[in-house]
Amino acid sequence: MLKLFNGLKQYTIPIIITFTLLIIRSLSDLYLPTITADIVNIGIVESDTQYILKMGGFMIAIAAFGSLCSIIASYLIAKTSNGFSEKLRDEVFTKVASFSLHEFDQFGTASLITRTTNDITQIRMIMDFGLRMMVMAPIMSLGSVAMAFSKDATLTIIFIVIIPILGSVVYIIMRKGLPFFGAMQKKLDSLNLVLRENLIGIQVIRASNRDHSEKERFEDINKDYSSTSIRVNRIMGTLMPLVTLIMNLAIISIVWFGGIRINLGYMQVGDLIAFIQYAMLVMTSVMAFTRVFIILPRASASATRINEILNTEAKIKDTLELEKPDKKHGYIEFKDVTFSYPGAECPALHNISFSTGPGEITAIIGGTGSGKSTLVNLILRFYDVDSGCILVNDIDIRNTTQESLRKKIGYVPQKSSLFSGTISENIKYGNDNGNLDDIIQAADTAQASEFISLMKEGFDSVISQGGKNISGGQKQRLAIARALIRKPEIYIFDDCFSALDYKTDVNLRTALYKNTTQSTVLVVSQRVNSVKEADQIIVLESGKIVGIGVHSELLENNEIYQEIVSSQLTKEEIA
Ligand SMILES: Nc1ncnc2c1ncn2[C@@H]1O[C@H](COP(=O)(O)OP(=O)(O)OP(=O)(O)O)[C@@H](O)[C@H]1O
Repeated sequence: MLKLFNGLKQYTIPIIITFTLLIIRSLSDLYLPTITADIVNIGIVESDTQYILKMGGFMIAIAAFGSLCSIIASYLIAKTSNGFSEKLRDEVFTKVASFSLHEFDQFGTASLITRTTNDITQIRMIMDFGLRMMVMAPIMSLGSVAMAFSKDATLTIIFIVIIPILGSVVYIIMRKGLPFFGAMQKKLDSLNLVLRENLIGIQVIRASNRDHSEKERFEDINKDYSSTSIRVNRIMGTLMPLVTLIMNLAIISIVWFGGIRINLGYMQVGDLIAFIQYAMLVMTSVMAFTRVFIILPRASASATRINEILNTEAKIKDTLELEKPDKKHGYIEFKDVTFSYPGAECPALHNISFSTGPGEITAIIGGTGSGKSTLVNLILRFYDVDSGCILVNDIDIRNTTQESLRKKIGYVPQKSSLFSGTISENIKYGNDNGNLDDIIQAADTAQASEFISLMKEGFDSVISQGGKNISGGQKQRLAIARALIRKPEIYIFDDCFSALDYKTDVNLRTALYKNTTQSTVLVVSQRVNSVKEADQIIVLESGKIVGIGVHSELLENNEIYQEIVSSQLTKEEIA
């Protein structure tokens, strides 16, 4: 946790001012019981009203000044803790944004969300309370003992007995509770995961009548989380009553022995009142300190989880070498590429070799799970290859920056995602410099203009979160328009025509290929009709290339392609 707080350096001045204010506040609180003692010993015992009024006014002034310091300190603490957590959220977000898909797979989306939100809130909470207590609790407890000592040294023996007992109780309880806090945050991750899956997959859940079982799944995890939370609270809950009991016993002893000492003439009544007030201050400081110890383990578990993100280096990083300008444009070459997902038993792609260039359409076809998406994702360097290499324009993609590599590519993923905003904003997402003409042209080619014109606001129609207010096919067409507006060297269409009807599919591909004659096009598809006219068709099976050629060649000599074709086309279509 201390490592995390290194980032507090920029708040050194507000922290120093806060600490100074809190020291003043603590000293003023420590002084008040002594004034009370003087009022009783001198003012009341000697019936000196003038003295009582004078000291009473002094007391009010000191208390008011102490409170003012406390208010300013609270403001500075809130500013520091909120500023620090905002900075931390930014750092975590920036780090997560730099992650490759490896790290996303490693942490999981739900955990990344909890770490960026709830874990950082735990840190803010410990700062809000901890900064104050770090200064006040030691000064108040040690100062109170010292002041009590000045009032009656013999009676202070009670503190010497009580404080080690208190310390041991806190230590034992903390040791028992500590391990549960890390577990609680992990369970919160699982809770978020189920919640997220339920919200995203609500249609599937409803359609499959799984509401009941999903509810049970959520309840199980929720119960697990709350039972751990109850367990921790049960352990921690014993802390306060025990501390209060011990401190009340201490006060009874003070009153008991103090009374005896007054009778014997060793102590004045005012001093005993002050002594009791100091004992109360010790008690409240110790209780506040124990509250810090209650929040601390959870914050410490959260700090570990945040540090895990901050200390993780993205597996895919840009090389520091200066980039050489491309001599060629739109050339892609796979040289004996093998790739496995982390933890997978066998490679998703084996020894893949092929090349393509501008003006060429390369189609990738194969059964589900044969590695089609993996192959095209490797071109975008979402993952790095295990062996072999991928060259774009004759340069190994590991020797170029991810930004410049992706600038050359217009990519439409299998699952199109749109962002909340207007249709034109969503298309322009592909190219900020695109003007209205570019947007219209991209939409035309993507066969999106017709449905956009039917919308009330046209290109200014608002798309709701995740594109919920448009159909799957319309979403795919907007995603295609978003790639087209980039006018890149390379297009990658990952099975993104699947939600289109036959006519739109044909129209779209015709318009698309007309507009991309200068570019390199890679089309992933499961439909033979979508790949028939490609310049080369790569047939994938279990991550291996089992055939490369044009439709007619493969139809003649490739058994797997023949199987795919005969499962989809009629005899007339094949001929
Ligand atoms: N993030 C991942 N982590 C681990 N394994 C993965 C991951 N993504 C895909 N795989 C595995 O890699 C293999 C190839 O998957 P890929 O998505 O490339 O297939 P595909 O041919 O595109 O399938 P589909 O047509 O169904 O989209 C599959 O066995 C899949 O389970």
